[in-house]
Amino acid sequence: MLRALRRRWNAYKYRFVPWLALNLRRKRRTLRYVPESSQDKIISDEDVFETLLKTFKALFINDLSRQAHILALLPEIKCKYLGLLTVEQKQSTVNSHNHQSQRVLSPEEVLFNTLGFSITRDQSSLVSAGTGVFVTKGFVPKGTVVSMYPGTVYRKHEPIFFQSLGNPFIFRCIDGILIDGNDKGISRSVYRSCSRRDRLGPFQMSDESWLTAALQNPLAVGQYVNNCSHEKAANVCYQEFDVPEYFPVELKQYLPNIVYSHDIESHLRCVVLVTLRDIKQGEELFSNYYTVVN
Ligand SMILES: C[S@@+](CC[C@H](N)C(=O)[O-])C[C@H]1O[C@@H](n2cnc3c(N)ncnc32)[C@H](O)[C@@H]1O
Repeated sequence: MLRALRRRWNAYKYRFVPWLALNLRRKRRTLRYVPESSQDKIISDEDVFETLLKTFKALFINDLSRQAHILALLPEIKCKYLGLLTVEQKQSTVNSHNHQSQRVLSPEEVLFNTLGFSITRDQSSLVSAGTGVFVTKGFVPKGTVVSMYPGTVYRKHEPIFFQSLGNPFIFRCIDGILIDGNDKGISRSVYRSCSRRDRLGPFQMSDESWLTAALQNPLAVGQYVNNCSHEKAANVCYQEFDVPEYFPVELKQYLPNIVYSHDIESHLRCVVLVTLRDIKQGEELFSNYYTVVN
């Protein structure tokens, strides 16, 4: 009974305001101080854009057989991607009218071939911290986009009360935008309904697969990254990224975020996790849940 209560408290205390206030000064080492919100970015938006583009293009090419409806509708997209195929891939695509003979890799293999690492969720190395995220293969150099924080994006004043009850997966951006990365309960239903609402014919504007065990975008596990502690320093940090208008429409199906409402016209907010140092195979990712912007 006592042990169960202690476990619940350890999981909850990070949301208890008096506990936070008392520990802010004591926990200096586990706080991230940023002089100004404009100085919060570890890498440039262009670098984030390039990494996402490279990864999503590789996922799209690997998945051409499932993209037939898009390719049939927009021949210019077909030309663009056929030009990017390797000779071997082209041959197997040409040999087969419906692309069935193309060798399809798992999204994790595509990530490894494209960025040189793969990541996955597993039991955390911290006692009673539940699930965490690990680099399972390869090596991640400092300053690399290693993961994305999936979820529904709420602008200030949008209704999130019921979704937020007992929900440890709500990420707060510096400007007050909230991202609900919970893959269960009401949060899950809200994401699915917004994602289906925004579908444009054959074009999916966001990825729903992070709600399942079979991820289409293997980066979309950032909501499971645990908080750093005195024993485990942060090795990644969050960075906000607004998806530009010119983001290729055929690649939006891999974006793991969707806006809750279209009342205000704005760019889609995504949050990526960027490595603060080189990370080796087998290491768990730790972020800093508490960033103080002066
Ligand atoms: C966003 S979730 C992270 C995923 C979580 N580990 C899970 O399995 O669902 C945040 C929750 O993870 C747990 N957590 C995160 N960092 C922790 C840490 N350093 N020590 C203990 N629990 C932690 C807390 O329960 C926290 O409310």
